[in-house]
Amino acid sequence: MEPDSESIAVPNGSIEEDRRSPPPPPMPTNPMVTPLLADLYQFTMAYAYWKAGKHLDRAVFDLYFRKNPFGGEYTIFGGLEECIRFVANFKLKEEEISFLRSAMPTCEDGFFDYLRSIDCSDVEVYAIPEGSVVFPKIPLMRIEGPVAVVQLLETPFLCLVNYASLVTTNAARHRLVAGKSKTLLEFGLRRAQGPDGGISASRYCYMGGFDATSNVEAGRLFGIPLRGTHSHAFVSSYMSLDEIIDKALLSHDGSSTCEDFVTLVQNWLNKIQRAKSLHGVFGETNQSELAAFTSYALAFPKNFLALVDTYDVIRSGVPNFCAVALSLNDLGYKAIGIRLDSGDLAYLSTEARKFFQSIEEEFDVFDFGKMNITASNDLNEETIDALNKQGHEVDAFGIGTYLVTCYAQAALGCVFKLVEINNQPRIKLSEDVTKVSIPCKKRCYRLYGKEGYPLVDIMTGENEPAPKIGERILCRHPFTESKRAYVVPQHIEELLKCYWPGNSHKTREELPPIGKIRKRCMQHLDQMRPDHMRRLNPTPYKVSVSAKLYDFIHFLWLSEAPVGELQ
Ligand SMILES: Nc1ncnc2c1ncn2[C@@H]1O[C@H](COP(=O)(O)OP(=O)(O)OP(=O)(O)O)[C@@H](O)[C@H]1O
Ligand SMILES: O=P(O)(O)OC[C@H]1O[C@H](OP(=O)(O)OP(=O)(O)O)[C@H](O)[C@@H]1O
Ligand SMILES: O=C(O)c1cccnc1
Ligand SMILES: [Mg+2]
Repeated sequence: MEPDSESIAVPNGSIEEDRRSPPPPPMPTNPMVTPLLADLYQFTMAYAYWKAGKHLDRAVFDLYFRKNPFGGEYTIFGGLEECIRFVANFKLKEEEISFLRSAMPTCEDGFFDYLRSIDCSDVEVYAIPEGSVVFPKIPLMRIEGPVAVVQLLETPFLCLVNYASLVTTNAARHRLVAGKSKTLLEFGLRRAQGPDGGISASRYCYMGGFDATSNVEAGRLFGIPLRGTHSHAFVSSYMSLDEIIDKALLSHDGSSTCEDFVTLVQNWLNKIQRAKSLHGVFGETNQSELAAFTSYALAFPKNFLALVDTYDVIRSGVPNFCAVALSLNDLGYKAIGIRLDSGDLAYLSTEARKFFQSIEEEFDVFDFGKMNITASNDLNEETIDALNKQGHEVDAFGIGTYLVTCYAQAALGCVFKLVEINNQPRIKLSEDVTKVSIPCKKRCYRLYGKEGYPLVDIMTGENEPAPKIGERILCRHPFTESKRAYVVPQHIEELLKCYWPGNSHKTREELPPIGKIRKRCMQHLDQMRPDHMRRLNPTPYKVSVSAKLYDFIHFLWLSEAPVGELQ
């Protein structure tokens, strides 16, 4: 989407006044993200607040999750930019107000006049930078403003953050298991949960550490590198080499033309068949497959990559590929490699590598043994981990279904909870202690230890003094009395930064480009202590509160919880 500058709400002149402010955020990427992309109860609550004259009460909400996904001990925060685009452009249109009027027929007219008047110029949004490693209970975002307006942001924000963070985390987990040296390609669009699921998946998988996507629209929208191979249909659409009419191919340097590339390929296949080192590995290869590869090479001599598993990987696909790649080599081109999309990927990649190495030795073709091997077919963290354990020769993984649908866990479960109203801290109690909310407008810090690793995240009350480098601070588990530790931080990072100041004249953080967010994510993952990151039984990262906040939580808890009576 192009930025629609006319509909951007500029909070009373602050942008013009403050030269350092970054440009106004454009419209949300998906035009379906409007103030009506909300649950009805937000509008009914807004009405009830308005009817009670309470709608301008100053509220503070925290957006956070309770448990890391995929059995891990970390999460990557995604979706912030879209939330900021949403608040920056928040304004109900006349037709939206008419619809709400029809959906809420018992509400007074004055309420709809109020809805017509609202924007987010009275709202402030603080957030952890997008792409950061984050942990349960720590607010990813803190949203302050008139209670009726902030209440309207609940579902759109959750909708924008939940899947984004989940799929970014899923991508990061795939990156960690595959290792830095492998190329990761996101192939999920066809299996994604609808168009927004597909576009979001491509964007956030890139943020989480993938190298490229096959999704062309995501490439256009976000500048993500595009990559792709070809399908089985292309191979099986050919029946014989006779189908190739235009057989000429200009050499790479343009100095000569091979008039019959098909015969060159056939000659190479004969030579490979006769090669001593490959004797007995294969006999006759499938000629329709050879025709498909030859034809693809004629179309893309500089980018020749062949899907080799349509008929038989070792007896047909790989030798056919080599015949075409060697012919290209004669004309100064360098083939890219192969894709395997079925069978035992460890075994087949190892066999294919041996074949390429034999060709390199037999025909003295520099680096032929290093030919790229891409693997796909229902890959996920477990299969990549299994391949690593077995040993394999795959250079690139193409991953679709399991990645983009987040098959291992359907949702992250971020929530949006009121923590303060009119300067009064509020708490939400639950039988389940993990569901008790942490009251108060808070500050959050990440404390780093001597070895450079983050040791603990700590929440304090807004007005408490900040932790200091080299000064011992007591970090308490928010709910378990016995769990506490002293920490002497060597480095301290305040986590929540102002991304939307409304008209408060605070400095607004810039929304970084996607490449910068991706880099941040990679750096954060690198920084973590390895035992927090391992796949099996990872060590939980400590999330804590200050002693003062601990006491206050428990004071409020006791004062709000009714005392039971036994009879
Ligand atoms: N060496 C391996 N170790 C563990 N898992 C593997 C290995 N090689 C492949 N896999 C996985 O095993 C599964 C194989 O699936 P399946 O048997 O349904 O496919 P296939 O028969 O190989 O191919 P097709 O898609 O043609 O049916 C895939 O999820 C794949 O990622
Ligand atoms: O396996 P995924 O991780 O989802 O990756 C994407 C898959 O999509 C393509 O398959 P295609 O649509 O041709 O279907 P098929 O593999 O089921 O035959 C491709 O060949 C991959 O196998
Ligand atoms: O380019 C590919 O190989 C590709 C793209 C999408 C899905 N499967 C494979
Ligand atoms: Mg498949």
